[in-house]
Amino acid sequence: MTMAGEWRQKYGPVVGFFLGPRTAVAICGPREVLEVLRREEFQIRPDGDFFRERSFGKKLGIFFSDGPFWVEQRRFTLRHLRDFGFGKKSMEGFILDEVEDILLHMKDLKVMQLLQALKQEEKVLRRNFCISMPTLIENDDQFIRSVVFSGEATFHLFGKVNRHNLRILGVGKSAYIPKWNLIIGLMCAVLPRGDTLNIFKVTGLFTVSALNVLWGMIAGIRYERNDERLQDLLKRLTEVFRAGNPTGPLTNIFPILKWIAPGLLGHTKTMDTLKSLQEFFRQSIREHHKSLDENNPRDLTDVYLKEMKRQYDNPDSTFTEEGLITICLDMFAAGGEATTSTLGFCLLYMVVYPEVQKKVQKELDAVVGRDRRPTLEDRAKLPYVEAVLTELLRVCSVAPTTPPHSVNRDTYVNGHFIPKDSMVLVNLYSLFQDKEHWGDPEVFRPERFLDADGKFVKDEWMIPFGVGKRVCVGEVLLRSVAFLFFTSIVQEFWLSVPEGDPKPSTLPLSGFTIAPAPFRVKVTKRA
Ligand code: HEM
Repeated sequence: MTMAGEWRQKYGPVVGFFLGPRTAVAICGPREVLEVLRREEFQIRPDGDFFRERSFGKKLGIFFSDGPFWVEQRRFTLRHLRDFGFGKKSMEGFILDEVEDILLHMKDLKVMQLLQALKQEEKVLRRNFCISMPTLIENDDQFIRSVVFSGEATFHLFGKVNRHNLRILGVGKSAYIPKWNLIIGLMCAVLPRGDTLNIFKVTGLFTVSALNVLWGMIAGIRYERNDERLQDLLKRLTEVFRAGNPTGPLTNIFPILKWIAPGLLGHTKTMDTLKSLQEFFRQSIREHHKSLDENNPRDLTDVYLKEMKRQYDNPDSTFTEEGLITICLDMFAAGGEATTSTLGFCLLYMVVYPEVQKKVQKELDAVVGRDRRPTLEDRAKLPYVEAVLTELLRVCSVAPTTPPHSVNRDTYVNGHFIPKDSMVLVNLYSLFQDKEHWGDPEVFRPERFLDADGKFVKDEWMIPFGVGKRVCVGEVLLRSVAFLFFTSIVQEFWLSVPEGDPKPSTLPLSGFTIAPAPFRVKVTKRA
């Protein structure tokens, strides 16, 4: 049982306590959660040292700002993201491009590694011998990639390999023969076409895909999967998420701690990561400045810069470069981590519950077939898929509590006094795990969202993205991304536990959001 669950049992649905000098209230009863999220006085965020420190000492961005500033920034961001495809049909195109990329990646992970090794080899050779290097041959028909080269000349080797006997052969190393000043080598990678396409660890697999969909609209950028700078930033951001908790770091409550024990509390590490991210966004904004054509804005960054210019003489303008950087930070952090965890959970549960995977495939085969990819239009005709995704959001509960809310006046909830400016922690998990409501909340059972005719039924307690004015900005995006990635992957592959591995645990990793613990999955081409 979670801490909030225990508190609820012991103290009731509204629990007051102190976080250092600050009054805090945990809302851990389902009805109270639904009420608080809709009440006007709870639509603000608490102030806190860390919440400001992450945005240049001010309350900027969307996540931790409030009042008229928040209303204007949230509205502007959503309106203009929509202009660039967010929530529209064209967003599906962005997502499907990423789906294709991930499907290729899932098949080819070993080859990707080989290609990287080849590139590395190429770099060394170029540096040492200044030679022109062979280009890699990618012949998907024959599923063979091989290159033979010698000095300046390059010979390409092709070979036909029996479809059923394809195996990864490895990378042949090159050799330098000083006597003839010649380099010879054979580099060869053959893709397997038999049963097992791949076995890999699912950690951060989807992060770049998730970001690419969003970043196309925000900054017109598509990142390469192996972009080293991005990978480093994401790794550090994940560490920040895993080490965090919904109230923010301890320094939020006791700012003095950041001077006394900054390293120990992870404050320095967190701030370093945030500063690197801010610098990353600043650079992208500078690039936009240089090429901005106000008549043809390309993305959210362009329209924001245009608005900054338009309001240049307005002393009350809420549009600043620091504000834009913080919006980028909010979207990057929320979009990347929550999406990648959700997709990771999708794979994990399919591996652990093969009978559910089979039913999903059966429905997909009947409605979509195997000759085309699923599209968002198919969604309404796939009630079992919808039930599985909804059940996944319930049991996995990526955001078990909302980011902290606050309250702008003294008020009462369920007869309990809540003083102005309290930190209000809203426990969504209490809705998803209520025994009375669900009967067997601990069981993964998609059928609970189907009626007797097999039709999908909505449940008003399923609010994984919150409700009310502060409802998640990314809900539509996440639902579309989860549907298209999940259905395309399960349509094409059979996912299972690799031989010899134990069944992976569904116990998640905690943090600011919840994530699946790393696990391995075997990807097999469906029969
Ligand atoms: C499974 C994925 C996700 C879940 C479960 C989730 C959940 C939530 C929840 C519970 C909130 C807080 C609501 C409140 O304070 O009452 C929230 C806020 C927010 N989410 Fe998400 N989210 C997800 C994905 C995303 C994505 C992909 C984006 C980026 C587009 C995003 C952007 C935001 C932003 C900017 C806010 C702050 C809204 C505000 O305070 O006005 N989220 N999300």
